[in-house]
Amino acid sequence: MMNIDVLTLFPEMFEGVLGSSILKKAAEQKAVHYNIVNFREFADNKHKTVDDYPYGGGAGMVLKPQPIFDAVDHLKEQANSKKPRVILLCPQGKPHHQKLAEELAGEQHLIFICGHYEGYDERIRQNLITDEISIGDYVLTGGELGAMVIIDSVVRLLPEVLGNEESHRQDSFSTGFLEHPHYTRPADFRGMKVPDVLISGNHRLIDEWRAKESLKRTYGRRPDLLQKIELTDTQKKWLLEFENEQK
Ligand SMILES: C[S@@+](CC[C@H](N)C(=O)[O-])C[C@H]1O[C@@H](n2cnc3c(N)ncnc32)[C@H](O)[C@@H]1O
Repeated sequence: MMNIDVLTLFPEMFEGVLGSSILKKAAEQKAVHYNIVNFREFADNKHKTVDDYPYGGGAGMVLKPQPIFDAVDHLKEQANSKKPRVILLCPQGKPHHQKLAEELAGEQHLIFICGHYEGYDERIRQNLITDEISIGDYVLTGGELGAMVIIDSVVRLLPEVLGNEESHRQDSFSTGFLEHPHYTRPADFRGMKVPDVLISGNHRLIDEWRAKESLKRTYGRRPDLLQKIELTDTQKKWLLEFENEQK
């Protein structure tokens, strides 16, 4: 079972997300155990203060190292885990992506540290963590939403969680391409028809249609992804077709 600890000043933010849908089911199935910890409990001063003014002056408050170091030490001891991934949520971190989610899904113990205010004492970044992850090039008020995004992307990949493994092997990014379009019943909705091939029953043609549409989507929306993929001759031929269609 994977252990996920989250250090936050706002534990209540996690109730809805971890208590719903697939993330809730994953915990019920004991694929994962969530432990949401308010690191204010670890502050060793009378007023349980976790932040202080920045040395050198300037706006905003900085999270002190002591409560966060002590909380991480406690969680490592409690889980008896020597090498957890200790993840700092930070807009300056490496961007989150599907390959990283797959890598994290192979770990036994993840500890997320959610910042707030102006940021963290730099010694946390230098001496406590294994990863610094950003969920995008924008600044949020705190790391909680980022932690939830990463947890969701990881937990859904745990082998016990998604019964139908095929479904996430074909997800956008897992294959390197964006996923093909989906349709469900009815075959004709307000005159908008489902492509004939999908109701043909011919699985070879359906697979080919999906592969081509997946490439077309990627070419149209995220051509940058194609730079990273070795295309087959058929895919190269399709790409030329798309390019010619645009002329
Ligand atoms: C207001 S932000 C601090 C931003 C910091 N002053 C900077 O410019 O890098 C407060 C906290 O929110 C979280 N956060 C903000 N944006 C984020 C992002 N894009 N990805 C992950 N975490 C983020 C981090 O935990 C951060 O410490």
